[in-house]
Formats: sequence, C-alpha cells, structure tokens
Amino acid sequence: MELTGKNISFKYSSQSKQILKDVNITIDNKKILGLFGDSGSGKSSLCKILAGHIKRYEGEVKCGGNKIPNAFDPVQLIYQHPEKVMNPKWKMHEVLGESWDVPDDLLEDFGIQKSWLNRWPAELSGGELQRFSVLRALNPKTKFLIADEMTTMLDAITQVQIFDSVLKIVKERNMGLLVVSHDKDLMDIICDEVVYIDDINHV
Ligand SMILES: Nc1ncnc2c1ncn2[C@@H]1O[C@H](COP(=O)(O)OP(=O)(O)OP(=O)(O)O)[C@@H](O)[C@H]1O
Repeated sequence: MELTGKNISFKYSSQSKQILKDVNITIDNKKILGLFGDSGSGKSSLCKILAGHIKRYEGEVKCGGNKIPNAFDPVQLIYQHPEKVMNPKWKMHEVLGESWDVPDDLLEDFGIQKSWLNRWPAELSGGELQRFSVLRALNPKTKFLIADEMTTMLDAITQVQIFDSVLKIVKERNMGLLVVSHDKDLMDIICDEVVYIDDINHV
C-alpha cells in the first residue's frame, strides 16, 4: 500500500511565495522514508498536505489509490508542537480516549504514568505531551504515520525510546512511516531511504 503525492504545488495565498512545485513523493508501507532539508524549505507544508490538513493545493494525494476520506483518517500527522493540537479543556484521558482505547502496556512502552491521565495538558511538559500525541496518532485505523520533528523536544535517550516503540508498532501493523527531521544521523539509523526536499521540490 502506498501514500502518494503527485505533482504537488502550493502557496499559502495567491500573493505569497511558491512553497512547493511539482513535488512527487511515495511512502510505501514496507519502507521507512526520511525527509530532510533546510528550515523553511516546505517540509511541514508537504506533511500537512499529505495528511489532508491543508486541502487547497494543486496536484493529487492518494492513499492506497483512493483520495483520503474525511470520516476515516488513515494518515496521521504528529506535529512538532503537541500543545497546539490538544484541547486545553480536556484531561489527558479524554485527549487519548477521543482517538482510541490505548492498552496499558502501550502506555508503559511510551513512558506514560497512569497518574498523568488525570492531568490537564498545561500540567505536563512538552516531552510528556508529545508521548500522548504519538500514542493518539497510533490508533488502529492508522495506515500511514507522518512524524514531523516528532522527537525534537525530547532528550536523546527518550528520543530513542519513543522511536523504538513507534517502529515496533509500525512493523507489527505494517504501517507506512515518513520521518521528517533535521537530524540526518537519526534518519540514517531509522530510515530505509532518505530524500532531500530540494531534490524533489522544483521551486
Ligand atoms: N500558515 C502559513 N502562512 C504563510 N506562510 C507560512 C505558513 N506556514 C509556513 N509558512 C511559510 O512557508 C515556508 C515553508 O514552511 P514549512 O513550515 O513548510 O518549512 P519547514 O521546511 O517545515 O521548516 P522547519 O524545518 O523550520 O520546520 C516558510 O517560508 C514559512 O514561513
């Protein structure tokens, strides 16, 4: 199964600069793909388009040959800043429960203490919140995961732990994974193939 972006071109408004031009990218569920490039080169914008968060673009995104449906989200995007995508008025068990019923062993794998489930997002650190946003994205319907600087805010040891847990699930469930990072060393370890955005973006 593949998630494909075909001839993707994009600008934020008609007056603003071209961010993406004729980008072609394929994420295969049998390989882990890395995407790297300079700050501001359009990586996050491309991720949002692939995940269906930006809808006004030129080109075509397909998941398993079909357009991404609205009701069922086979493509999940994990943002760099989890606090931006969490409802501050929900306790953490509601934040997770909205997506799926996470088994206890997975909470443990991701280093989430049970007492945190009863806290508000504002009562957790950025790194602790990020563990929740990763787990939330890993609901059983997810076919492709896009990790946009997913572990930037975590220390090196926690980064490895989180990636280990994600990779285990990705392999078990045969999911596709796109890893976006500035850390080329990390990508070289994790990914089967790494793409430089300037090589696929013709702006
Ligand atoms: N909502 C927005 N409205 C207008 N311009 C935006 C918006 N979001 C991003 N941009 C601009 O689009 C360009 C590409 O940004 P994008 O976040 O996709 O880059 P990036 O490669 O992910 O950067 P980084 O590695 O720093 O996260 C930048 O010049 C940025 O200023």
